[in-house]
Amino acid sequence: MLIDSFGRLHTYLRISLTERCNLRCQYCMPAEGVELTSKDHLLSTEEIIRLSSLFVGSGVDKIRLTGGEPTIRKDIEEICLQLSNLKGLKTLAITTNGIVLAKKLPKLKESGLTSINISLDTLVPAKFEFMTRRKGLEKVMESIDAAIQLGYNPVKVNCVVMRGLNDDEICDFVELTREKPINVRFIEFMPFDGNVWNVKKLVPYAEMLDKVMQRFGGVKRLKDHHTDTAKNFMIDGHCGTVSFITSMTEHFCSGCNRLRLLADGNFKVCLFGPSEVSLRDPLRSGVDDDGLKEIIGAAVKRKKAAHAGMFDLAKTTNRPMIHIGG
Ligand SMILES: Nc1nc2c(ncn2[C@@H]2O[C@H](COP(=O)(O)OP(=O)(O)OP(=O)(O)O)[C@@H](O)[C@H]2O)c(=O)[nH]1
Ligand SMILES: C[S@@+](CC[C@H](N)C(=O)[O-])C[C@H]1O[C@@H](n2cnc3c(N)ncnc32)[C@H](O)[C@@H]1O
Ligand code: SF4
Ligand code: SF4
Repeated sequence: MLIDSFGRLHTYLRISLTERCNLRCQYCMPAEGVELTSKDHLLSTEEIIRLSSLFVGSGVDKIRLTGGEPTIRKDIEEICLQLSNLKGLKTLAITTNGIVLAKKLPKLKESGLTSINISLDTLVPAKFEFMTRRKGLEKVMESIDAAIQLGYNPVKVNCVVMRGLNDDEICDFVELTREKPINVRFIEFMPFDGNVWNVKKLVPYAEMLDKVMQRFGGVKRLKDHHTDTAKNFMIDGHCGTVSFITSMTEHFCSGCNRLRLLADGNFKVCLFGPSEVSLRDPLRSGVDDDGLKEIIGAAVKRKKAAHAGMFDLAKTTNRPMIHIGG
């Protein structure tokens, strides 16, 4: 059910727990906000667990909770507890903006959360407020430290780089890896509906790497796993590592193992693929596990070999990123 027509096995499910967020990042959503799905059309906790159980039973061993902002879902601890009890699940991860993570983290850890990625695009408070349209840099830094203190290693820090906004901070972020056991990941800016993407705002991987190599000695490429989204590097004398997520200039679709379940129950086989199929509707009309597996399997078989390339993607209708969850 989870092998596509190019032989890629899908073992990683990203679940969006909510379309809401306590930030308003410019690269993720339009200033005026996005249309929200009504509550009765969102997946309930029970439905999320039922579908997750089906995926895990079919070979998924890693689930990532995302959103919107997953930590603002009221029952996130309960969701983690139930997911972590699914037999066969090895990794239960979260991608979060870190605004309210620090205080929730001990309970989340007890509930089985194994891995944490925190998004942070700038170390300058005024720029944070400009990029996210909200305040909160200190809280994010607190959450990064709280995650380190609780033993998460590495804590991954996701940094979307945009020309003229935060590309002057690349080396400051790398500097953080000298003492902190974090993996800083520089992400190429990707086009989604409502984020006013323009190739001029994209800082290509080659340019970012060049900046790092010019400033730091002893930068060495690490061996990546074939399903990695990131190209990984170590730097002599640094306890953390540095990576690049090169979706636009060097995509990594040939190793793709990722599937997506959105908050409204739609199933998406590719981040950039506009086609979606509802799992919520058949679930609610009483379709059994075999029927759901058939729907999922057919969608996986329709998955394309790779995304269409950044210029075509910029012209294709997709959802805003906040609805998809990365
Ligand atoms: N093109 C593309 N980008 C992705 C994919 N999965 C994640 N990303 C992007 O990579 C960045 C980091 O995503 P995360 O949510 O941290 O997930 P991840 O990279 O799978 O994290 P790890 O499991 O820790 O490697 C975000 O900008 C995502 O949108 C994917 O399948 N395709
Ligand atoms: C959509 S967010 C959802 C989870 C959580 N709210 C957060 O920000 O970490 C998931 C990831 O997608 C990244 N992202 C959002 N829009 C992006 C874009 N246009 N290009 C590249 N990455 C993007 C974010 O930086 C974040 O790391
Ligand atoms: S990137 Fe995350 S924190 Fe920022 S608006 Fe999107 S969902 Fe919210
Ligand atoms: S763009 Fe689509 S096929 Fe390529 S890695 Fe991302 S989800 Fe997989």
